Amino acid sequence: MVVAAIPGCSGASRLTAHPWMRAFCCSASSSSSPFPSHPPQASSETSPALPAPVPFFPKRGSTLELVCESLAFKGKGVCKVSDTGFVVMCDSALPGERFLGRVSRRKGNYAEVTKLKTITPHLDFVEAPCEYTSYCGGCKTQNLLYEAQLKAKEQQVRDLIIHVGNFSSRDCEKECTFKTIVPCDIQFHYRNKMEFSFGVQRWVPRDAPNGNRDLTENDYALGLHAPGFFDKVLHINKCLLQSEAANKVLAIIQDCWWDQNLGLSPYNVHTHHGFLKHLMLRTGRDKKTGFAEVMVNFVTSSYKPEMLEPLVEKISIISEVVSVMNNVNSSVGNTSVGEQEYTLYGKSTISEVLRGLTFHISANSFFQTNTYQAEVLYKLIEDFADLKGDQSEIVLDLFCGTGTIGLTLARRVRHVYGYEVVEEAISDARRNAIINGIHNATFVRGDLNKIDDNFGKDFPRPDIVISDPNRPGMHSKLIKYLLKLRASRIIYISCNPATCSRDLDYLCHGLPERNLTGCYRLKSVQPVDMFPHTPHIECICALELC
Ligand SMILES: C[S@@+](CC[C@H](N)C(=O)[O-])C[C@H]1O[C@@H](n2cnc3c(N)ncnc32)[C@H](O)[C@@H]1O
Repeated sequence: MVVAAIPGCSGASRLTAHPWMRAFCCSASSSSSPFPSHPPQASSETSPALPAPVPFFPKRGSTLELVCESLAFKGKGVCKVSDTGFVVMCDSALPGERFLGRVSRRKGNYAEVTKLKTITPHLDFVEAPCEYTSYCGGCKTQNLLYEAQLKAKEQQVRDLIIHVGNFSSRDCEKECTFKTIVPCDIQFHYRNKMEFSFGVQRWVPRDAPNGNRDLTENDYALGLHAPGFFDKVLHINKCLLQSEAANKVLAIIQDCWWDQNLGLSPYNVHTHHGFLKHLMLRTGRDKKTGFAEVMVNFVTSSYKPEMLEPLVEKISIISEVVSVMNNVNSSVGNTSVGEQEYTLYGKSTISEVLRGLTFHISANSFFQTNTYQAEVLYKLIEDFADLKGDQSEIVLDLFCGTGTIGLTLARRVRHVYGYEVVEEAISDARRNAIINGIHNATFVRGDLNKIDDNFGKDFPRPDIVISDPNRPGMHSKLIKYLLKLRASRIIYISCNPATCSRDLDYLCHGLPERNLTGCYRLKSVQPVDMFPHTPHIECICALELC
């Protein structure tokens, strides 16, 4: 469960204080556990008047008629078996939908079902414009009206803050604490980075229109991984989440890469033979012209630039393509970060403009994937930081990536200190500071999961801490450091409201069994939709020293 993700800190006892969550906590040991939006069954602790739940567990393989009640964290539909209240979770079931589902897996005190057939569609049904939406795991909620998607996400954050963060629902009802989710005005073509994989055989879902066709040897695939499978690739010709320019590049590559005359072979994840592993497309913007700039990054198992030449020739004709990179990853792992990186055409970075600053982005550095909404997010972060603006304050930017947040604040503060584990991101951050004429920012490479008592001795005491960890959230060592530091404000930005809620709990309420005393008050929680049609939720939380 969520708590297991924080090494050295056990909050399980606190989680299980919520009886309805016990079912989910006791068996689940990874952060992939679902998190229902509503208590699955009544308990004597919360509702003494209700009868005890009927012991029930559906058999694996049995078919149930179900109605989806809500969307859980990570986008799974939560349903209850009638008469028993037993909870089942179903991928791609949406609130209000009545459907037949087959029990596929038992997971602790709940079960997972696979949807067989919709009997009546869900509330707020809309036609999905993408032809792959039923099979590709990326956009799980394209069929749901955007306003309903927002409502579900807002509810999930609220539930996590209450049940994992242990904040009272009264706190969350106060407008000043829990703010309405900020929608994303652009709901398609918003992603500036997509990573596709090459595969030796196309994955064709059984219920797809051509699902029963015979596969031939030449059924090479380039597309997205089938949900839950590292070795199955859904062949796609375009993705409605990426830019039009990136779709142009994808179409050209799809047209020819499989041609036997080129001699290119997809990498086989089982035999570890083959050349082409991934295709990463990144879209930025030229500051002067405002035109799109596309970086094409081929991830291959070895360095053979002559093999890629015909593809490079074809794509470099597209005016938006300004960079073609080759990351060579000879390991058996599936990652797109290479041990070596080569520039095959044009420059090695693309640029993007955010809050009036120019950022150079290399193939492997982190950059917010929705530039349009990052503009909104960063403006909100600045508002929440509530800077004096007189250049007197010190900002500590934890998990700074390429330095974007710190640099957008730098002009109004005395100094920004950024910490980040990826060396390339730190180089990018330093270069970004120079490009933008910012001289009061220092970026340091360091693993924030491994800090010791010396952390904090190299920079003055910060007034404001910005923390933007990736999905696992903050390590207990970092939380301990923050509780000792007692900066007046912490702005916690998170792409995982579950781990974020856990960390907020520690920062505000402490953890007595570990001798941690909380010293912050949760001032506001602001969910922001950065990724329409997907289950991902971003949150900005403002904490104030008590
Ligand atoms: C969600 S990103 C935030 C990046 C940046 N704040 C931004 O808005 O672009 C999280 C960053 O944390 C970095 N990171 C992950 N684990 C880390 C660790 N243990 N120590 C330091 N940085 C880490 C990642 O490399 C990534 O750049």
